[in-house]
Amino acid sequence: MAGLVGGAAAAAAPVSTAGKSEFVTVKKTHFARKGKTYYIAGANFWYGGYLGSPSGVGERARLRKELDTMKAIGINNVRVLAVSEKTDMSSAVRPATTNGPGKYDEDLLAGLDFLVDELGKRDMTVVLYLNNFWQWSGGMTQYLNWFEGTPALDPNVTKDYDDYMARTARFYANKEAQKEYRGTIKKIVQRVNTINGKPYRDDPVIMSWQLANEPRPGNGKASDKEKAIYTTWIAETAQYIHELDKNHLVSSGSEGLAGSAQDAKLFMASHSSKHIDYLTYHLWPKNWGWFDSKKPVESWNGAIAKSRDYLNSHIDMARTMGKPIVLEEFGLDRDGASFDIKAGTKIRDRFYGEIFELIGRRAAAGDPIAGWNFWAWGGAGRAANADYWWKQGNDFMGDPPQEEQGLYSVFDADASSLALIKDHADKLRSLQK
Ligand SMILES: O=C1NC[C@H](CO)[C@@H](O)[C@@H]1O
Repeated sequence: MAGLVGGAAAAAAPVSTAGKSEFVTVKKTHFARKGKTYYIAGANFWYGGYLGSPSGVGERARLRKELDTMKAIGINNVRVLAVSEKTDMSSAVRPATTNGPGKYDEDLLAGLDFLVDELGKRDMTVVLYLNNFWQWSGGMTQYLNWFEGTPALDPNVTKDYDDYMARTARFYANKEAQKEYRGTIKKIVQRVNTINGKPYRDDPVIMSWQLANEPRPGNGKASDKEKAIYTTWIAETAQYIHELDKNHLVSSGSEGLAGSAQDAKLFMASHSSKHIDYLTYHLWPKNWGWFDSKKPVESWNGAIAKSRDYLNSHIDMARTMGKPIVLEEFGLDRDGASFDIKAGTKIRDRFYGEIFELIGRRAAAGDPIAGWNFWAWGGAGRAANADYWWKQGNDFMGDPPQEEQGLYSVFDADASSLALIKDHADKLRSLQK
């Protein structure tokens, strides 16, 4: 509008010209986009917004190159951390998009704007998660530090994950924490992109808002009360997001059974809300003790059998629930349990191949599996320290700061892995009719 001054011009952002078909939607048990079935051949790229920042941590040239490399191997979607909370925990990323309740780092949030805009130029989509059950971005434990006054818990320090999960799950019923969380959700969902002037809620580049990364009801012994609180939290938060934004899908970010105290009834009940548009699950054979990367031969058969069962049982639950499901995280470490980029990826490639083949076969059969995102894109990032731990100022890569840098990252130099990803991304794309 001619004559508008400064902020007013930004406020009068162009209304999106995107038609509904540009958005990723759910048609029965599949995704649809631009008039075709849409399958996700994706990467986890938690730090994508950080690279897009115009200031300190931003590396916009690297971001463009990473997106070009991903695009070239057929990756069509990235799963990205949208917000982080400033914390004194050593295992968390610095800086954070939120420096305290209601205090946001506009430079870092402008990084998300840049990422979304660059993805749009490449016809790629993004899943944005709005919190984290784990400590590496501050997350729910940091909210409890703000509003319960309890210390933000770092399981890398306490070495007690059961205690961590039980305490962190108190986030769901903490009214002040929920009020602040919803304030942040509103801030992001109603954001106007400072790069292209598009309101996020009118931008089809965004595929889905995700409640959190790996929200769990508590630990493996979660009580019925904790499970009920968790189920209500998912339903009410998903509904809140849909009230803010009628265009985009909403998902939970759940790992599936592993994130539901191994309780299938809980997984299905907590995702039955009409406001949860599709299901998610994650597969971690090493983290879950199925695979011993120091004894790969001895542990492979058991690990792959459990993995196949996990993959298939969740697709079957999705069919029962009549919703698409995405395997939005999976990973395995490098040969010899090495973090060194010079170590081989033979075993990881074999694992990826098994997953791609099973998902490709069931997708081709019309089952409700809508694709995958591997964990995680390391690209040009390189570990900076002899102990492989991240320090502020080091490259970002697929492994967040709570893990050794190189643990699960797929680097731009991992040629066999990239070739495998490309081959199976092409196969999924061939199903899009
Ligand atoms: O969401 C996650 N799932 C597993 C990853 C690798 O351990 C971890 O880094 C991340 O918190």
